[in-house]
Amino acid sequence: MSTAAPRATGQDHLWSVDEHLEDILATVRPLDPIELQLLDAQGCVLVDDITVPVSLPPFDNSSMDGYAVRVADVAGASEEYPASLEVVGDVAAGAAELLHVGPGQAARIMTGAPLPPGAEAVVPVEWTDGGLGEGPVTGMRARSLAPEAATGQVQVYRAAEARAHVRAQGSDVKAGDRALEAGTVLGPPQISLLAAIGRGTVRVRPRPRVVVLSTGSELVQPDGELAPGQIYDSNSFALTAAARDAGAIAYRVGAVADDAETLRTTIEDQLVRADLMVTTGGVSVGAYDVVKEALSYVGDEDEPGGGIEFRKLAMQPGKPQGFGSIGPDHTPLLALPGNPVSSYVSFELFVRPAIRTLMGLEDVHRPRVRATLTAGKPLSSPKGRRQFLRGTYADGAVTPVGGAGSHLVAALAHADALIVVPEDVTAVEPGTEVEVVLLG
Ligand SMILES: Nc1nc2c(c(=O)[nH]1)N[C@H]1C(S)=C(S)[C@@H](COP(=O)(O)OP(=O)(O)OC[C@H]3O[C@@H](n4cnc5c(N)ncnc54)[C@H](O)[C@@H]3O)O[C@H]1N2
Ligand code: MOO
Repeated sequence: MSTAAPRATGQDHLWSVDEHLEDILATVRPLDPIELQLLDAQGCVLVDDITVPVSLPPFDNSSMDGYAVRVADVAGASEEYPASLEVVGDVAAGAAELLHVGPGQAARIMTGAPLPPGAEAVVPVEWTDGGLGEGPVTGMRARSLAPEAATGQVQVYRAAEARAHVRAQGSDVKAGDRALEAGTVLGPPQISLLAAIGRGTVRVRPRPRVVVLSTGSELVQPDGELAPGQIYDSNSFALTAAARDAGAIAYRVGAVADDAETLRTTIEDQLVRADLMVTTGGVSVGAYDVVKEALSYVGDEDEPGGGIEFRKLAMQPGKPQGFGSIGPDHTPLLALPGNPVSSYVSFELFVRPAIRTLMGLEDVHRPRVRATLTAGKPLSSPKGRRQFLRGTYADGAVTPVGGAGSHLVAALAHADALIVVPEDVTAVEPGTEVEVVLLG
């Protein structure tokens, strides 16, 4: 085996950001659909069109607490000349056996209760004396306190048109209508509709399971003691949080030491619960950058189509990257650089779209806007690299936060946008319009 340092080869070709992203998106495929309980399907993409099995509302019902009446009985009613009706009983929401409302009669009815046969309209209780004989009331007395109010006489002070305060059967959706289309992302309102039409489970593309693994012998778990030369592992936390934010079920695997064999067995162990793996660190050109070394031997070496390719991108931060698939199931793996800002920016640009593609979402990218650069001095950017500077965006203007250094986590924590400086631009004057990625 040669012990000479690596020499420059054709592999030193710089990939553009777009080429790398295209390669990832061309490889990653939406996950197979599964049937999930409604709440487990939140945020997921519906696979089938959903047809309404039963109309909503399923029956004519009252939209107010009041009295179900016949229109002719209350015609011309006023406070001076009220209509006096006999109350035949209560119709509460959920009532199965309905009273019949005949001429000169009324049924006391609650919001959501079925309109009883014979009745044509509902008058709100505020238009009546509530059966108390003392003028208009503001509400009903509780049944437990005044059971007698379910019978006796009620004075109605206003007329009502046919169907007044009645929600018609099927006025929301009708049986046979399409409730939701395949491709819909299930948010709370969509879950509400599915529950309302009686669907307890739905077929969706599941949230991808993403395993995030950081590497580096210098890394210590937060809360631990730092020995000389050590730092806290922030990347695995940042990327796990970012994966969750993108819609994944994310598992964080704490820092693995710079040892190829340990790393390889850890990755192999994690494969069973991963639809996508993300590593950070160990992808540059140092003697302890073990990710490259380890990843060429993960899983079944004889499986065709596997393997991770390590590349240099025309990008800053985020120059060294790895991408490919590993193990018997060809699980996609993105190997991100270790510098904290590099790994986060790489996640936003490459991992987030991959997660969203696995979910079957149409819209996989962060929104981009044009904004006017507000800065005290011009921005400088390396020639031939697309730079992603951190900034804050508001009202069409973007302001840089911190410098270009890929170790500046404090500045990143105060940013909500990335300022994009194209490859052919080396200086950007304040007042110039720039492209901005909104981090949300
Ligand atoms: N001679 C060269 N050196 C470097 C090059 C190069 O082209 N030639 N590229 C630089 C660039 S750009 C980057 S980015 C980094 C990428 O390095 P690695 O991916 O190998 O990452 P490490 O060496 O493991 O770590 C880099 C840096 O980040 C810190 N780090 C790593 N992991 C974490 C973590 N989980 N939490 C917090 N901080 C972490 C680590 O301590 C290092 O300071 O390479 C440059 N070098
Ligand atoms: O590419 Mo490194 O990610 O510039 O710091």
